Amino acid sequence: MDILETVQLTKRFGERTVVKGVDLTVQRGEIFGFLGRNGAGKSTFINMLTGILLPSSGTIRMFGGEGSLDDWKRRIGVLPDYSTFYDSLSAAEHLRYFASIKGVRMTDQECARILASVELEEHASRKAKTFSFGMKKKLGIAQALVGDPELLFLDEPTSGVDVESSLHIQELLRSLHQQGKTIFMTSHNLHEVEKICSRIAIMKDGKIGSLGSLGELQAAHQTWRNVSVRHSAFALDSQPTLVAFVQSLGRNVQWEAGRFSLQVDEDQKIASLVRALVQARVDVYGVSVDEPSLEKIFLEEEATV
Ligand SMILES: Nc1ncnc2c1ncn2[C@@H]1O[C@H](COP(=O)(O)OP(=O)(O)OP(=O)(O)O)[C@@H](O)[C@H]1O
Repeated sequence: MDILETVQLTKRFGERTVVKGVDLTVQRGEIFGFLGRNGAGKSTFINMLTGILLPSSGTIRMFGGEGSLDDWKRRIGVLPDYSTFYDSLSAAEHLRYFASIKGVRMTDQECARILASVELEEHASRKAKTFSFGMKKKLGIAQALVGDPELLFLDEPTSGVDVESSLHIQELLRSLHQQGKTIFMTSHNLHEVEKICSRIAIMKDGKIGSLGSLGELQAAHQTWRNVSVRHSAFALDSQPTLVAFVQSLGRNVQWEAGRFSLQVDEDQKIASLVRALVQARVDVYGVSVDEPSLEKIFLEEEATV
């Protein structure tokens, strides 16, 4: 079921159109990765969804209805691209203040639980001005969690945090996903997106270029992939037909004892390869295929005009 839908969503700043008629649906319960290079329009798009910016035209529907942001705001949590904090308020005071603005009740236990989920429980009483960049990022995520929202918009939740904290935030996102939350996030860490997002959109110049699960994006970007086959040993000159067939299927064919590798550009060629080996009575012990990484897909997408 769709939790979010945009129809022809557009944002203009003066003469310049930054988000260009985007149609997008996000299903309930997914972790949706929203990618694009610097300046592609990701933050502008999210800022319209969260009410920070007014769209120039187009429609946003959340939770299956037209409604308005006022109706939705208690049901969403937001980590904006730039969070600002009050120097003199502590972490816990920030969450209480934020809960009061949002109009939700928050007990001391709930406040402690949220701070613990972002590893700030020991810093609950420390003033935000003493926080490092990474701690402020975590406090921003904690703010997004106030009121137990169903739908989270997280603009670069792991940028600028150290490796351990980044892994912890990824774990937190997975656990929120398991609790049934929907997460819409941007990130420049493609490895992270590959690991945790169920669907991915790549925004390019204000429009959605590619959209789908990692598997769907990989299938749509059928580039040369390395295939490596481990098999029972045979002398190459004893199987000239097989050797010629393998050579004809792809490029960069390399033979070693009990193993060969090549690059192919279609799934069907991998199937033909295995069939030919079996017909030639060569035992196949293993076939490994290097699928294109999200990084490769992203760079190819960026290279297309
Ligand atoms: N308030 C504004 N007025 C004019 N132009 C703006 C405004 N906000 C953003 N832009 C421009 O819109 C374009 C898209 O910016 P946006 O911040 O949405 O990109 P982004 O994909 O989030 O980039 P990044 O990955 O760097 O965060 C940029 O060229 C930016 O300069």
